[in-house]
Amino acid sequence: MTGKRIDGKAFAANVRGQVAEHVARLKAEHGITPGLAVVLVGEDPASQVYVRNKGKQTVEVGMNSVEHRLDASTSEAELLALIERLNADPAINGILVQLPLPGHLNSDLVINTIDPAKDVDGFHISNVGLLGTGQKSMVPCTPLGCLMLLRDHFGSLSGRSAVVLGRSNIVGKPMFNLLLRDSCTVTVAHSRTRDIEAVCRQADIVVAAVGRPEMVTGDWLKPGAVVIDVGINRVPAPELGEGRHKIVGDCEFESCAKVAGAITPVPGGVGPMTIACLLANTLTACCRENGLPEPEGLTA
Ligand SMILES: Nc1nc(=O)c2c([nH]1)NC[C@@H]1CN(c3ccc(C(=O)N[C@@H](CCC(=O)O)C(=O)O)cc3)C=[N+]21
Repeated sequence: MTGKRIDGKAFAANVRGQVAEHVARLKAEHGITPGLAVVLVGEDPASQVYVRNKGKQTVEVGMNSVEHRLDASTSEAELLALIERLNADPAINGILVQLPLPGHLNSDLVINTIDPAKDVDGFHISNVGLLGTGQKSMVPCTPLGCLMLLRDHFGSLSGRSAVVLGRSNIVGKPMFNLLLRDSCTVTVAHSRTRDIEAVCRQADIVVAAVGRPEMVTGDWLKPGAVVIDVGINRVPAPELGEGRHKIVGDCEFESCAKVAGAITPVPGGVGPMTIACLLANTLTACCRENGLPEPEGLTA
């Protein structure tokens, strides 16, 4: 069973190590230090934890980290003005606006104001279009992390059948495009899919990104299927004590691990890969900006 566990935490540490080596070389040979700006609007406690982790890991790989924490009542005009300033700042290679934004802000407008070359989340409409047409773009961090884990596991993904559970702009749709580009036969299933279990059971690769705690159980899987669990769900855990919570994925780990060929745990699977890929994307953006070769193995 242990051999089936895909160790995203260790894989992410390795990716960060590679990023750090490239950053050191950029510094030594070109006097360049990549810079990442993270913008957080409001006080969502979970978002604050993520932003703190991102900042810490950015500094650990030798890049500059800039955090902008804005009040929840910040106006759209103020936020757009900040983004324009970051777009124009040559020390900043990557801009991430933490989502979700407070309701009075138009996230599409905000995201599309980011310079596409600095859009390390890959959410700008121009990057979405480039990815969808197979052109060079910034690729969303979570799907990129999933792709790296799958390529590492399989070598070539060509000809394999993949089911993506979930059709979000952040994971499902870009994941579909990446798997298709690697020549998988891809099905996107979602809340309205009929007999979703049977659809899932066809797949050599299952990427679960629906946000429903432990929805996928072992009987949904073809024996030997490789499962990438993108879900991060906080659920009550009375077994840990009154009022306690724990984090679970979209897959029920125990039953899935019995049937799967390999599976990512939650936590310690896709989550750490997301941050590692954010750093990889910032490095890639910096290399492109400076006309230098892109870091091999760290892009899609
Ligand atoms: N513009 C934008 N880009 C994002 O990439 C983005 C965002 N907004 N908003 C919030 C989500 C969430 N997110 C996570 C990143 C890492 C972990 C992570 O490292 N999780 C660990 C720890 C989980 C825990 O214990 O809390 C794990 O899965 O092992 C989780 C969640 C990025 N997000």
